[in-house]
Amino acid sequence: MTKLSVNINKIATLRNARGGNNPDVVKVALDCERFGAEGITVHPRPDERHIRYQDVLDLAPVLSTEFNIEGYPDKRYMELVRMVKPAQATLVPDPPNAITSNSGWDTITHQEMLKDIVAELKEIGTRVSIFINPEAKYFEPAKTTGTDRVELYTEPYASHYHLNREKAVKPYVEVAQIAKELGLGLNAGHDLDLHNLKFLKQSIPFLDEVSIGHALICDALYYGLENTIQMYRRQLEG
Ligand SMILES: CC(=O)[C@@H](O)[C@H](O)COP(=O)(O)O
Ligand SMILES: NCC(=O)COP(=O)(O)O
Repeated sequence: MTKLSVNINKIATLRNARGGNNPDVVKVALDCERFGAEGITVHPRPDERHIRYQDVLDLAPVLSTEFNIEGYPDKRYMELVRMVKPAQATLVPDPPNAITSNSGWDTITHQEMLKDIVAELKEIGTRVSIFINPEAKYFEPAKTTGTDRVELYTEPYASHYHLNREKAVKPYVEVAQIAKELGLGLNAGHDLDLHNLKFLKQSIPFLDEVSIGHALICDALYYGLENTIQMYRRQLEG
């Protein structure tokens, strides 16, 4: 079974546009759970342009599904994760001013640093996932960091899907097999949507989790949040 974790960054973007508390990020997260989300993902960024560090503290005690906190493991991120002890921490190599995530880790160059961070996170009982590009050379070094899972960066799959979906998914199928053989759990995310999700799931049936935000929240404008979450869940069936 592949779990759907709903990324609520864009709800916070909308809330922040007016400075008040509409929409209420905590209420939306709880509604996502009620509507079928199997996890809630947030990616607080240093400028707090969407999810704020305080949102993470507010969400943690009330969520009943898996809480996944993404981010670059700087001092503030590590302090937050230590405080919250989420189900999962997803380490992403974004520089502070990144518009959005645009690459996975170079697990060869950053192996020692990641090893230390992973050990620290596992000590507090948090499952760790490392955001990674679909390139075989990064998987064995990822395994040696001690991470539980990797998250495949799916933007290249999503952007090539409409041109040739078999070609777009091929590198992902290959590295998914490597991850499986190494005993790494497998997540995927970035730019997944109602067009490309089903084929990814069919091609890699043993995916543990997908985290989806931007497209899902956009779809919710047309279909409603409850309906949209159910539509995404259906893409992951079978
Ligand atoms: C790691 C990843 O691919 C997603 O976190 C993406 O981080 C969403 O972040 P933004 O909502 O800031 O674009
Ligand atoms: N880890 C990916 C994520 O949380 C959401 O990415 P996107 O669907 O907003 O591109």
